[in-house]
This record gives sequence, structure tokens and C-alpha cells, in this order.
Amino acid sequence: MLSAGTVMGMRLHVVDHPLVAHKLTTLRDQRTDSPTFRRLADELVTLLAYEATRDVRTEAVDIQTPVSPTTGVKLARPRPLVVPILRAGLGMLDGMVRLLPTAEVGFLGMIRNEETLQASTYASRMPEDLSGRQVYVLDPMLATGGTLVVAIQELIKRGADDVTAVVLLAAPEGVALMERELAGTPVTVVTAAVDDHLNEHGYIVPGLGDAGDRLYGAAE
Ligand SMILES: O=P(O)(O)OC[C@H]1O[C@H](OP(=O)(O)OP(=O)(O)O)[C@H](O)[C@@H]1O
Ligand SMILES: O=c1cc[nH]c(=O)[nH]1
Ligand SMILES: [Mg+2]
Repeated sequence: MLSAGTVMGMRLHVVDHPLVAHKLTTLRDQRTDSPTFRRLADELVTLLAYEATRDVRTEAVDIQTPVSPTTGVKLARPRPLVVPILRAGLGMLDGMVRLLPTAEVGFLGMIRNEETLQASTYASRMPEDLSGRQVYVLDPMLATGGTLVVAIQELIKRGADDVTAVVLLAAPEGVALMERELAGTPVTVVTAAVDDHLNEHGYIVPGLGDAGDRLYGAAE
């Protein structure tokens, strides 16, 4: 497994921290029930969000403390946009907006065909014009990468100029696909770990199983 680093072109940030590793281990454990899984995913995303928002834009603001005037910063406008990819990305939304209180939220509903592994979009609710916006896309799993590539291409088409994908787990195959398909676009991926490989069903190994099902139960 990779621990940290940068893949050429696209920035890949693997958050190397004992609390992240501890929470991720419990998420992976098949004995972890849905309520605990939801709580840990929420906690983990706040730790990842801390790294993912390192370059969030701020502007200077003059304030008065009880002792003296001083200059600080506040989150700049236009407001950042957070886009969870339904379903599983919803489990990361609260943790992210807790750290980014000024953010607006858009939604992308996407599903991966279990046989072909092709991603398709079934719902979209986002501003038409994202020019100049910093966008944070949330999806716990970067497996083949098909879902995030389609999602990020849509954001770039709408003018987003700075996209960060926050994922809990990534596969090397998905990282490579993003690097290939999104070359030349300003994309950062922040993850808790990059695992070994995908199995023949497109699942991350060792992974954590089906994130959507573990958060919300089997959809069908
Ligand atoms: O990198 P990829 O190979 O495209 O796979 C990753 C996608 O698969 C899962 O979604 P799923 O289609 O299971 O939908 P769900 O979130 O509704 O369960 C996961 O939440 C990602 O969105
Ligand atoms: O391992 C995987 C791959 C895709 N989607 C998941 O939920 N888990
Ligand atoms: Mg699923």
C-alpha cells in the first residue's frame, strides 16, 4: 500500500495519521455495524477535510479583540461548493460542511453498473456556472475511477477551476484512470489510504466492501 505521495499531474494526498488509520481499520472490519460505520465515516471525513481544505481561499478581515484591533481571515467568496455523490457520498456531507460552514451544496446521483462497471448519472442539482469556484467532491470509494472522472468532467464543463475529491479509500487503478483522463485539469485527491488492487468484480482489496450498503443497507 502507498503511504503518501504525488502522482504526476494530479495531486494525490494520502493522509498519514494514526487517528485516520485507527478509524479506517474499524470501517474496514466486517463486524462494524451501520450506525458505527456512519459515525466513523463522519469522523474520518473531518480529519480528511482538514487536509483537503488546506488551500481554501480566504480574504483578510479586520476585527477588534477585547484587547486590540487585528487582522484575521475569513473564507472568501465565491463560496466553495461541496458535491456529495449519491448515495454513499451523503455519508460524508455533514462532516465536510461542519468544517466549511459557508459552503453551498450540490448533488450528483451516480450509479456504477455492477457488470460493466460503467458509471452513469441519474440525478444532478448544481449551479450551471461554477467559474471561479472551488469544488469539493465527496465519494468514499475511488475504485475503477469511472464515477469520479465523469463527475469531475461535469464540474470542469461548468467552469470549476479547482476541484478536490475527498475519498476514504482509493485503488491504484482508479488513481491511474483519473491521472490519464483528467490530465491538465487542476484536481487533487485526498484519501485515507491507497489499497492494493481491484478484484474481478471491481471491488477494492482489501477495501471495506460496498460503502453504500454498509452506510445505508442494500439498495435492492
Ligand atoms: O470508481 P468506481 O469504479 O466508479 O466505483 C466507485 C463508485 O461505486 C460506488 O457507488 P455505487 O454505484 O455502488 O452507488 P451507491 O453509492 O448508491 O451505492 C461508490 O460509492 C462510488 O460512487
Ligand atoms: O470496493 C468498492 C468499489 C466500489 N464501490 C464500493 O462501494 N466499494
Ligand atoms: Mg454501492
